[in-house]
Amino acid sequence: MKNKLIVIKLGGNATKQLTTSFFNQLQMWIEMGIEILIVHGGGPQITELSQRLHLKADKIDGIRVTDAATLNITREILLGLVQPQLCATLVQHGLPVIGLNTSDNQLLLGTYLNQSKYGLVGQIEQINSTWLHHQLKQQIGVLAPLAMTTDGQWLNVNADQAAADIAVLLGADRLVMLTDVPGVISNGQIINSIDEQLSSKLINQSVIKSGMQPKIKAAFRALHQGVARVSITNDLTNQGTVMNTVS
Ligand SMILES: Nc1ncnc2c1ncn2[C@@H]1O[C@H](COP(=O)(O)OP(=O)(O)O)[C@@H](O)[C@H]1O
Ligand SMILES: CC(=O)N[C@@H](CCC(=O)OP(=O)(O)O)C(=O)O
Repeated sequence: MKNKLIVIKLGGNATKQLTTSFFNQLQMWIEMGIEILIVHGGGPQITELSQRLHLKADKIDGIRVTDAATLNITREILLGLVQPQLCATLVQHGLPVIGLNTSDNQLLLGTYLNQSKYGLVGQIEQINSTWLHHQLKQQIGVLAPLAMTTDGQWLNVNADQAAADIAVLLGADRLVMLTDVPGVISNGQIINSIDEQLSSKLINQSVIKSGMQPKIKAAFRALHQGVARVSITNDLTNQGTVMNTVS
């Protein structure tokens, strides 16, 4: 029988504020034989280094416009800073972990999202799921949102979109978007359950804005493509906002 799989998207801000309940919940899932894949971000850290180096840090609809210099910084921050820090923290909490990226056994195959608009930005098309599932049987996977084209060009991928597409391609049972807010907020309250109609209304009213927009779009894409449970939260033990097909 196939093991249950949970994909967790961990935003760059969320990686800086991990709590005891996060590590305890991971431990519990491991003991239950659940496979766990963490797709991590690092957006704020990439922006910070770009600005320090006086490089442009432009985003269109939450997607970073990426030229060759920005791609190098993105790769350095994700694979040289955020991922090793996150892996080390998980290990310190007694969790088995492996850091992963697109160059491991053709793990993630990507194509350009829209080269004239975003530059070296991709979307995930294919995943080496046999090899990855094998890794996840023994340890938590910590995967960076980068992809590679068939001819070896690295591409920067928005981590929300990467997590959603990877969850679909792996047939995950659940996707948790872990961020720095406890859910989607409207009128100062967390919305427990949201459908696409309400989400569009709140986007039009600018209640849902900035980084929450691409996140919620990616969340609904995963739901529509077969991930049974998709949620946005800041705590693995709190459901936050759950995506629903009907209200
Ligand atoms: N309606 C909303 N409810 C909650 N957060 C919102 C909303 N609209 C915009 N946001 C913003 O979205 C942010 C989360 O998106 P983002 O910064 O991209 O997170 P991450 O780095 O985790 O991907 C929140 O910190 C908040 O500022
Ligand atoms: C193409 C694109 O937008 N890539 C993102 C990848 C990191 C990311 O998405 O990190 P957060 O989840 O912390 O925002 C970026 O360069 O910021």
